[in-house]
Amino acid sequence: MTASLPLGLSDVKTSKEIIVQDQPLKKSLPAFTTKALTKIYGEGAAAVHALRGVDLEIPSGEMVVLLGPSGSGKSTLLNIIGGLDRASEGTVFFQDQELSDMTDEQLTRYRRDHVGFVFQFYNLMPSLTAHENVELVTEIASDPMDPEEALGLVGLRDRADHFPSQLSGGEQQRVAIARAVAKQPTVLFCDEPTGALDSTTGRTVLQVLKDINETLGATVLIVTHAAATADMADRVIHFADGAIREIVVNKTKLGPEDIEW
Ligand SMILES: Nc1ncnc2c1ncn2[C@@H]1O[C@H](COP(=O)(O)OP(=O)(O)OP(=O)(O)O)[C@@H](O)[C@H]1O
Repeated sequence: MTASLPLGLSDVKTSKEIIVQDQPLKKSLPAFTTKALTKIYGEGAAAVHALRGVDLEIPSGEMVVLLGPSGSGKSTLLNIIGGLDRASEGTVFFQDQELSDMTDEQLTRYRRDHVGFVFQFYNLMPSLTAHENVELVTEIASDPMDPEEALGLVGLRDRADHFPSQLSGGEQQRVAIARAVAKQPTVLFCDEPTGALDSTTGRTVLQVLKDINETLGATVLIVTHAAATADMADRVIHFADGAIREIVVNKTKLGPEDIEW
């Protein structure tokens, strides 16, 4: 199934009005649809073909894991569908909104209103408490949850007044997840979210991501080298050399506590 007819964003005033008010989100549409998505860094002999015509559909509400060797294009894909970068060729739709057609301003609104990012190294502000780190986002989001509630979702309500240096790596990553979900994103992108964590702490973080997927209904896309994470996904996309090698839909999913790390 492909997305229905794309809405021409050039016809409208602001993408925020369209996405948030005029057009309610359409859960029945795929979260993302890409066609012949291509990314080439550099030119001539130095050109790097990071994505080589990727056709992909990611259903709304799924937990999706993206696996592949280093340099295969996973982060490039994440950055393009997350609105942080642009494709060289091809199209990408978020539901029925064509990201590849948006102005920079519209892409910024798309990120602000719909996208949460979680990275390997947390990116917390060291001089702000956990609560204040989350508040940085809730102050500018259109429909945020209370920072306390977001910290509660990741099990850190009682650590709200602690600074990052007073928290373990896993706790800092949970604050980063609270910050990402506090805006109630439609999609949550996680680039190596457990990359800096031991297996026990990594499982706790994966459990939090699973909870977010199930309780908030956010589509969660995880890029990882931890292949075992695939067992808890609805869908596993195997990437190689800038292209999709295989997509596996899991009939049954394991809980984070049951995956072999
Ligand atoms: N800004 C850039 N300029 C030039 N080449 C780039 C740039 N960003 C990525 N690349 C190249 O594009 C290819 C895909 O990179 P990408 O980071 O998407 O891979 P990846 O699968 O996420 O790798 P890893 O698992 O190591 O993070 C690689 O060959 C990389 O060197």
